[in-house]
Amino acid sequence: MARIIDGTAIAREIRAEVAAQVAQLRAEGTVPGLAVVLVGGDPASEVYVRSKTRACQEAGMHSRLLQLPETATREELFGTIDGLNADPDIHGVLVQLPLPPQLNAKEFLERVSPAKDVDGFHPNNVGRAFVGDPQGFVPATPAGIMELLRRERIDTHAQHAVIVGRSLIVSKPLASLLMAPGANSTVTLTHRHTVDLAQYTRMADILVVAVGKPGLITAEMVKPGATVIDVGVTRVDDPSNPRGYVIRGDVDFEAVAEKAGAITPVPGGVGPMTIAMLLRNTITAAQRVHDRASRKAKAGAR
Ligand SMILES: Nc1nc2c(c(=O)[nH]1)N[C@@H](CN(C=O)c1ccc(C(=O)N[C@@H](CCC(=O)O)C(=O)O)cc1)CN2
Repeated sequence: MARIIDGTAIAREIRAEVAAQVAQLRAEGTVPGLAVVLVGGDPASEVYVRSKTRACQEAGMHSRLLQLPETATREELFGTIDGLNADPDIHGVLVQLPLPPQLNAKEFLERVSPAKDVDGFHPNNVGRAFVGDPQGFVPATPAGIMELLRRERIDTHAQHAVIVGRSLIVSKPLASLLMAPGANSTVTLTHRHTVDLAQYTRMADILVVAVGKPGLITAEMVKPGATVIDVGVTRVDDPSNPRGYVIRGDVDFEAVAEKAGAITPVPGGVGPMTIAMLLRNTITAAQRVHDRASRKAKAGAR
């Protein structure tokens, strides 16, 4: 039976570390602030943005939720982002995805100031992460996966990591983190056009699945002893559940847990890490502003 990687517990540890950093920054006069922009009323997005603002409050950070209607125009969303880019109380800005169909996400992700882009989706930060520049922000979910592996002491060195999915939010940045010096994995990225997916997944020492297809990965597709990281979070209708749905990952958890060496559950695996790492990126953004202001003040005093 695989070891279950408890993302909720690890995220709690990270959030406690963040709270300690917030206390330090507050004592020095800076209150880290995160603004979350939600367009429309996607039920899952509403849950995620509420979790983000609640997590900020629990860590002692300032948080602001800006809600625009489903019918919001391009100009309205640009205006909202521009206002937040210029607001000195806000250190991190994110636009919750997905956006309604009339809005092209790419335009808005590029509008967020790279210095406040704590999601790490602006091309400046994507490029910096790709070249290994620590000044860039790494997207929260892949950063959270690397942190889970590190804290669980799962060795990535010379391991074969197979990623299923090719999104900008998870898979592409994760591939670059896993192959970077220090992590040293050999990475294979697969996607919907990959022929015979199982031939790749069976080779994986570390298998990461991020496609949003419940139960896609069965036990036959997994190498014995592998580490399996499930990023899928799909709501599946279930009238017997008080919420009317259950959350399912991309992995057939019960069967795969019999064969894998370690596995993340859904819920309670990667998801909570996404929020914890977002807070961490926001602290980094606030710390940079704080340090710049302190240097300026010192230079002025001389
Ligand atoms: N601007 C962004 N949009 C989206 C991101 C993102 O990182 N930035 N990622 C996802 C959604 N997401 C955060 O925004 C997110 C997804 C899942 C979880 C989570 O904790 N899931 C729980 C289950 C939650 C539930 O019960 O519904 C779990 O897996 O345990 C947190 C954040 C897409 N959009």
